[in-house]
Amino acid sequence: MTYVVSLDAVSKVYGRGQGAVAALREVSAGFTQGSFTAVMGPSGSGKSTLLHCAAGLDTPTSGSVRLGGTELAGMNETRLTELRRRRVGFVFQAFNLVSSLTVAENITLPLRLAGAGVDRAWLEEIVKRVGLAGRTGHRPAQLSGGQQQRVAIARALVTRPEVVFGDEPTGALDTMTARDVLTLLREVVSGMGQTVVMVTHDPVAASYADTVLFLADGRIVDEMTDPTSDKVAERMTRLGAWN
Ligand SMILES: Nc1ncnc2c1ncn2[C@@H]1O[C@H](COP(=O)(O)OP(=O)(O)OP(=O)(O)O)[C@@H](O)[C@H]1O
Repeated sequence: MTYVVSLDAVSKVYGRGQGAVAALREVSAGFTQGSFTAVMGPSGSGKSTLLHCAAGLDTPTSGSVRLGGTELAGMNETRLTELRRRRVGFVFQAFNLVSSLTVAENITLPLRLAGAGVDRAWLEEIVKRVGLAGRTGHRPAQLSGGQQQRVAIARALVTRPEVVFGDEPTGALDTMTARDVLTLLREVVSGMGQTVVMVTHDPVAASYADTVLFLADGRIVDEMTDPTSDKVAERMTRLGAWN
C-alpha cells in the first residue's frame, strides 16, 4: 500500500525526568490518497501531537514520519518549513486569515510565501468549489465564520498539497455552518481526490470521514470505517471521553 503520509512507531515525549509526558507511544498509521480520516480521543490523548508530528510541525522523539516519499526525521527547520509550504495544507479552528488582505490574497498567500506563481485557472476552480465566487475582493471581516473557513480551506488547497490537516476545523462554527464546511471537506476528498486528516471532538464531524482513528493515552486503540455519529459517540463514551 502506498501512503501519502505514514507514521511508523512514532513516540513523542515532552519534558524530561519526573515531569516527562509521553504524548504518543509507538503510533503507526498510514493515510492513502483520497482518504478522509478523523482522529478522535479524550482530551490529552495525543490527537494534536499526532497531527503536528504528521505535518512536520513537531519532531517525534523516535520513529519515522514519511510524507510522500520523503522521510521527515533529520530534516532541518528550513527544509521542513519549505516542505510544509508546498506539500501540506492546514485548516485550523481559528481561521487564521490575514485581516488586511482580500479573500484572493489570503488564498494565494502560501504561493507567495513559497515564491511560486499563481495558476489563475486553478485559483478560479478552487474559489468556485469552496463557493466564494464573487467574494474574492472582500476582506475577512466582511465574511461570516463559515465563509472565512471556506477561505482557509481554499488557501489549504491552493498549493495542491499532498495532504490537508484540519485541527478542529469546525470547532468555532455553529451546527448548521459546521455541516456545510464538513460537506465541503467531504467534496474535496471525493471530488478532487484530496487526502484529509482531521482532529475533532465532534462525533457528527467524524461521521463525514471514511475512517476514524481513536486515540487513548498516546496510543491508537481502535479504528472505525464507515462511521456514524452514534457509533462514534458510543465508542468515545466507552473510552471515558465524556466522564
Ligand atoms: N508542548 C508541550 N509540553 C508539554 N506537554 C505537552 C505539550 N503539548 C502537549 N503536551 C501533553 O501531551 C499530552 C497530549 O497532548 P495533545 O495536545 O496532543 O492532546 P489532545 O488529544 O490533542 O488534547 P485536546 O483534545 O485537549 O486538545 C497531554 O498530556 C499534554 O498535556
